[in-house]
Amino acid sequence: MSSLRCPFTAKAAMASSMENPVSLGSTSTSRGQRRFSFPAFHPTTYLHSGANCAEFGSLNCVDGDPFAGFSCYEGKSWRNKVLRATGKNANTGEDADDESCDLSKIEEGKEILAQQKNLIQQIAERRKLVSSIKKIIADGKQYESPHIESAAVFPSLDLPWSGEEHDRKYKSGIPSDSYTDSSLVEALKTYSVGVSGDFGDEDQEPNKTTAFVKVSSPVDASKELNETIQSMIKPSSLQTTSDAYSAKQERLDLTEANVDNVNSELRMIPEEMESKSPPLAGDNVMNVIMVAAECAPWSKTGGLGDVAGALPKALARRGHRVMVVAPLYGNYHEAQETGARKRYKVDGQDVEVTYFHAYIDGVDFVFMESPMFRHCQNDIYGGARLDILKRMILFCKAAVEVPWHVPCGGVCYGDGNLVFIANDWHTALLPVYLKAYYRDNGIMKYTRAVLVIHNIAHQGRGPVEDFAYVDLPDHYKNLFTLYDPVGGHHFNIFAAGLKTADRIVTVSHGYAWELKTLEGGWGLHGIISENDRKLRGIVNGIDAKEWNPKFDVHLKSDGYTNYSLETLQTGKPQCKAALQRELGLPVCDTIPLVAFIGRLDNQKGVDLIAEAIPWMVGQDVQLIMLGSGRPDLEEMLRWFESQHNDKVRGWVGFSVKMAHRITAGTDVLLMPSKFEPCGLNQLYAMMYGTVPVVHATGGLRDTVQQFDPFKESGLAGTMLLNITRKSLLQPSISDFPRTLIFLIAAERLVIDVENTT
Ligand SMILES: Nc1ncnc2c1ncn2[C@@H]1O[C@H](COP(=O)(O)OP(=O)(O)O[C@H]2O[C@H](CO)[C@@H](O)[C@H](O)[C@H]2O)[C@@H](O)[C@H]1O
Repeated sequence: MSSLRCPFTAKAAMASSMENPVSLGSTSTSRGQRRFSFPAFHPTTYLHSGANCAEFGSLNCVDGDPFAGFSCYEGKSWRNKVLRATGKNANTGEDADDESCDLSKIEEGKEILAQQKNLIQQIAERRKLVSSIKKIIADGKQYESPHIESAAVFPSLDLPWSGEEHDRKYKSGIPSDSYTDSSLVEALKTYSVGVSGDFGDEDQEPNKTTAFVKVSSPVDASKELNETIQSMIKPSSLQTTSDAYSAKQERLDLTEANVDNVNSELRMIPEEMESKSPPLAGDNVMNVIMVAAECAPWSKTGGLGDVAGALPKALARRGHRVMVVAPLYGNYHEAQETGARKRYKVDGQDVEVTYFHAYIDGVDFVFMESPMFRHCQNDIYGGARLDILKRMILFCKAAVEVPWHVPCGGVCYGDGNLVFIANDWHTALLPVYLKAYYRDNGIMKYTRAVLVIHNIAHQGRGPVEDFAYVDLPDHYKNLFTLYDPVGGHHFNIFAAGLKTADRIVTVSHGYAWELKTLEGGWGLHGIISENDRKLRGIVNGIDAKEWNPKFDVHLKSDGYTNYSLETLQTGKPQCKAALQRELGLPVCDTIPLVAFIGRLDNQKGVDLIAEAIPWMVGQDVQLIMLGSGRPDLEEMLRWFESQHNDKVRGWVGFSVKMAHRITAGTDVLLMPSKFEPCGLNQLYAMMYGTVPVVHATGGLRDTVQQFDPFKESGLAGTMLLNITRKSLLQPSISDFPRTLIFLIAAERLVIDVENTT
């Protein structure tokens, strides 16, 4: 008992603890460590009851002290308190004088005794939990990486036990007792948003405000959804395990309506998040491991980084145990070394990885350090093709084993109710390794892998000979081999991932459709169509805390200001003026300010903007472009700025701060993307009351409601291209200025209306 740290004085603790029972169910501490979920109980009384806290060392998250941060007493003080309260002499334990034993003390004593009884029961339950976790840890230590055991191509063949034995050892593990595939779908749906639902405030005249998105209240819909799913997956007690499993798989076929009813929790503003907690996963709690090559705020080149940083937090809020695995490219001060180290074969060489861990907002962030990832911070997809391939091979081989080797909050995830979420081609090898090394050998039989397509244009292509690097048996070669007119016979990692993944998710309904077309599938349309039954479009959500003009940390200085729907009329013009001033443009509220933010490549339609610039600079308009990528497009930005210094700013580089400030300060955000799986900038724009002008393609069409000047409905502008699906992907350049004229006219109207009221 004396080894326990007692951060509170006895007096303070007495004052607070008697009145405020502390919930040990808290999942985070001041040190950001995970705690296990226990029912609320009185910690001080608990200690008095004689339980040995050291026993919780195995649950321990912080320096051997599982309860660090909770007030606790020396047992003696509590003994005295209880004795006094029950009318005993604190020193002798004998009956105290009658006069010191008044009625209220007796009552108090009874209460404490009742609490003690209750606690003894809780302790017994917890002891059971502790010993089962201890067992898992002990078992986990026996497990050695198959990759190190043998240099053989098929490491899992060397695994120390059969699948059945493995199941026996681990399936009972963490923390739920039956795998439910359906809960994965439910888990994924947690993240999706009903962006196309509510736009704007009903009380607001549509032409009077810009596109300030009314945050929808998804709780009812998602509660309903949760109930529907739970009823679908509830296994019958009469079924055998395998029967139940296949029955669950059948029940997985959720209706489109259910998927559309997805929870838009991520779009809730923080107050709403607090007042309306999201529907919990309930019985369908899962261990979810998101594996991504980038994760904001530590590493980000685009939307994947944003999603990998935001989606897991939303899943964790639903009650899932969630981990993100990403490479460690630089020094991340939040992350602590775990002590776990493993070696994996890559191109015949042993490569060591060490693991770092941070627990933030309910999510375990695990960073994988290796010489292969070091110093890539500013160019994470850079280098020679083979170097990138080897990095991703290492990443995926190691990521599959993270649930065994990396303790998070003291306990590894194990494979109970486990689902991996792999993202894009970089991690498309993960479902392949999961199958080839493990599931084919009866291990991790119930672990599932979802592959998310954020952008099909990048596929991990190479010559057929690249197959030799991935360390897979010959019969896996076919999965990777693809023929198309562009690549001929080639090696394609995305193709193999799509074929082996249990589910394929893409980031909008529109893109799910486009992926199956010749123009949208980039050579993989055939494979995607063949796997249509596994495919689901779920619209991206955003981190509504990070991207919220009310709380945006980048709007707190340099003349910017935070604003909300209520203060939009003053806040947004102030941000616009600050932006104009910061970039050295004439400060004028009535000049429409138009902006572009994004990667400078073919996808984003920057060339369409370039075509329009000569016309635009003839108008009373200002243009800001922030981007990095293709050197010729970067040069183009600089050139336009130099030619039209009073109207155009071309910021070449990657600046999160500027992205936030531009989103807040600009009137119009251009997204003339030739294709766009979802797009996040238009969602951010709508949060900030900025009109998105988008090409009606993929996720842009799904999320942006067209402004109709006749009905005065809709809050944004999609490009008015009256074209077929095919030409949607190759928009006519000449249509673009017309759209812009329309939008600028609409914007002027907005400004004029505001000025006259
Ligand atoms: N120079 C710069 N400086 C600062 N920030 C910059 C920047 N350039 C881009 N960004 C930021 O990067 C993100 C870009 O996200 P997008 O979704 O628009 O595009 P991306 O094509 O990268 O993502 C892919 O994945 C996402 C996620 O699924 C899909 O939405 C999308 O359609 C798909 O192409 C935004 O947060 C944006 O602000």
